[in-house]
Order: sequence, then structure tokens, then C-alpha cells
Amino acid sequence: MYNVKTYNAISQAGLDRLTNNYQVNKTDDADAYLIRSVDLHEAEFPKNLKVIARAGAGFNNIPLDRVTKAGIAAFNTPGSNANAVKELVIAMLVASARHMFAVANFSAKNIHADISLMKKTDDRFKGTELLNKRLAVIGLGHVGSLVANAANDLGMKVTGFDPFLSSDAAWNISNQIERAASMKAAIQDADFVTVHVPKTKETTGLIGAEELKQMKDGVHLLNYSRLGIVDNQAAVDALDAKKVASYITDFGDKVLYNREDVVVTPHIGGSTEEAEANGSIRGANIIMKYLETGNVKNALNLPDLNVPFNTPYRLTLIHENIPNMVGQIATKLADNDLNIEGMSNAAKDKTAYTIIDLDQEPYEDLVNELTQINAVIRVRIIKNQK
Ligand SMILES: NC(=O)c1ccc[n+]([C@@H]2O[C@H](COP(=O)([O-])OP(=O)(O)OC[C@H]3O[C@@H](n4cnc5c(N)ncnc54)[C@H](O)[C@@H]3O)[C@@H](O)[C@H]2O)c1
Ligand SMILES: O=C(O)[C@H](O)COP(=O)(O)O
Repeated sequence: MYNVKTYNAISQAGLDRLTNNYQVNKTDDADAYLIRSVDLHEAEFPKNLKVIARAGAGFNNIPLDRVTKAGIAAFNTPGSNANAVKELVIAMLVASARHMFAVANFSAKNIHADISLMKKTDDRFKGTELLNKRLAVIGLGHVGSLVANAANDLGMKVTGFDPFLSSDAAWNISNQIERAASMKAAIQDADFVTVHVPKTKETTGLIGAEELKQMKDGVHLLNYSRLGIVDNQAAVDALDAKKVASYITDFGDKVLYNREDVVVTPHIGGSTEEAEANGSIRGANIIMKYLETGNVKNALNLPDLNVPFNTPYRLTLIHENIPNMVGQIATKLADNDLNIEGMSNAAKDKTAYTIIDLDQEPYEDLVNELTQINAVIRVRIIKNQK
């Protein structure tokens, strides 16, 4: 029986996919965590924990270095909520161009007045159209590419900036989207700027005072990525200077409160029934695949390694990516008369992963003995359930 512990609101749709070999939230000593945005940076991890699946895209809540050193595989599910974010961002583009929040505030405060009369005396709610306006999309991954394509479908001129764009992601982007060679080239002519990058050391403050200065007067700015990717104090200064017309973000920050030109939504970009179900189902499938086969696809901290599991037993080893690891492991097995049916190895950055298929049950102390090899981080024996 495997134990799964959940954090945050995890859609039942994914938990329903777990087979009878799984129980949920029965113990803290879990084999797997299924999480959303819970901040794990200060968390202690149980000894048994083998895998963390983040139902959603952003993984800045997972201390990847520490998790990897503990031999825990970490995965996210990028794309599972991308459509939800796209729809909200498009709504916010329209809302900012048509002053929808000011209109909503006005009508809420004037419930006894005939609001239709106000149009005759006051044109403060006259808006602009998105058609032919320019949108800069910073980050063209799962979310950014959908936003760029949808804005293009609405007749906007769209410029994308993503120096690290994968070739897979590039296939998803309409050939109408112009690719900028620099941040400045992307933002300098834009009427709207929207940011869709992961939160890292490099992207913290990606949109700061300098970038805001490079933008057109009256630009509308959106941040549905993470707190800190836009420097909020710099954004407030630019709003005060009327450089930026409006700022819409999914992440609260006290410098933003009580302003008519700012709208803060409570981190709901990915909060739809469909997106939460997608993330939870993908997270549950990731957990089952990793625990039952050791196979890895698109982990955050391990290389891809997918080997058909056709033997009765399998050993998996997470170890440092240094010379002679595979040799030492194979020697240890040979010294103990264990025949290797198949062996595969791959590396990602400083971490390597080895899968060894065995036609017989390994002796009990093998895990300890292999773990004692210098630079071996974690060893698992998996019994084939098929
Ligand atoms: N508000 C929400 O609820 C919500 C929902 C989903 C995602 N997000 C956030 O949005 C981020 C993006 O999500 P995604 O699913 O598109 O992720 P993704 O990994 O598919 O795409 C991120 C893209 O950003 C690009 N990038 C990285 N650094 C960059 C830089 N300095 N300049 C320009 N581009 C850069 C990458 O090359 C990649 O193409 C997530 O990491 C998460 O923090 C928020
Ligand atoms: O990165 C994400 O996927 C989103 O920010 C959603 O976060 P949540 O799962 O906490 O809603």
C-alpha cells in the first residue's frame, strides 16, 4: 500500500484515479505528496517520501536542491491550467481597455442612480478596442503561447519574447506572432504587456523601473506569473507618473492596495474546475507511474528515463552525475550473483538516474549496500505488480 498526502485543495478527480494500492491522508509518513502552491521551503520531508507531484505549473514553492539531495523526484504539470489562465488574461485585456473595474465600482456605489443617464454627461468610461493594438507576451510557454494565439485571433498585433523557447513550444505558436530579440524590442511599442515566466532568481524583478521606462506611455500591465516578477514598487511609481495606465495582477502586495488603477485577483489564474481536475489527474498518474515503475518523464530534478518493465524486480538509483557510478553499481550486483537483465542510465545536470532490471528477488540488505556507495543518493527496489 502506498500513502499519498495532499496539500491545498486537490480536485477529487485525480484522487479517484488512484488504484486500490493507494490511501490518501492516512499518515504523514507518505510515499508521495500531491500538492499545489503550499510553500515547502521550510518543510521537513518524511523518510519514506519518494515523489512530489505539483498539480499546476509554478514550482518555486519546492526547494528543488534539498528535495534532490533527499532522493525525492519532483514533477509539475505545466499546461494543465494554461487555458484557464489564458481565458482570464484575455478577460483582463478587455476589462482594462474598457475600464470594466471602474464601471463596476461606479455602478456598485451608485445603485440608486440611473446609470444609463451618466453616459450623457460623462465619457470617462469610453474605452479602446483591442483590434490592432499591440500586445507583448513575455514567456511563450504553455500559458504565454495560448495568450499570444488568442490575442492574435482577436486581431491584436502580438510580439513574443522568450530567449529559452523550446522547439516543442515553438510549434504551438502562430506564425503571425512576431518574435522579439530582446525585452526592450518586445515592450517598447506595446499597448499591453503580459508576463508568463516561471519565478526564478533570474526572473525576479524582470519587469523593473528600467523596463517600465522603456514602455509606451499609457501601457496596461498584467502579471499572472508570480509575485516579484514585476517589481511592484516600480509599477506603483510608474502608475503615479501616469506612465502605466493600469496594472492587473494575480498576486497581492500591500503597496498595491487601495488604488483605482490596480486590480488584484487572489491567485485564481488556474482556479477553474477543469484546470484543477487536469492538474490533479496528471499528478495522480505521475505518482502511480513513478512509484510503480520508476520511469521518469519531464521531472523537474531527474532526467527522462522510460524503460518497459518486464522483469519481476527493478532497482532504481538516484546518484550524482560523476564517473564510475554505473561501474561500481554493476560490480556490486555481480559480486552478489545478481544477473542484470537490463540497465539504463541518464543524467540531468548534477544528478543521474539508473534503472536496473532483475530476473530474481534481490536480497534484503542490497538497498543498504548500494546506498553506501559514495554519491549514491537513493535506492529503491520495485516489485512488478503486473
Ligand atoms: N496565476 C496562476 O494561477 C498561474 C497559472 C499557471 C501558471 N502560472 C505561472 O506562470 C508561469 C508560466 O506558466 P507556463 O505553464 O506557461 O510555464 P512554461 O514552463 O510552459 O513556460 C514558461 C516560459 O517562460 C520562458 N522564460 C523563462 N525565463 C524567461 C525570461 N527571462 N524571459 C522570457 N521568457 C522566459 C521559458 O522559456 C518558457 O517558455 C508558471 O511558472 C507559474 O509561475 C500562474
Ligand atoms: O503555477 C500555477 O499552476 C498556478 O499559479 C496555480 O497555483 P495554484 O495551484 O495554487 O492555484
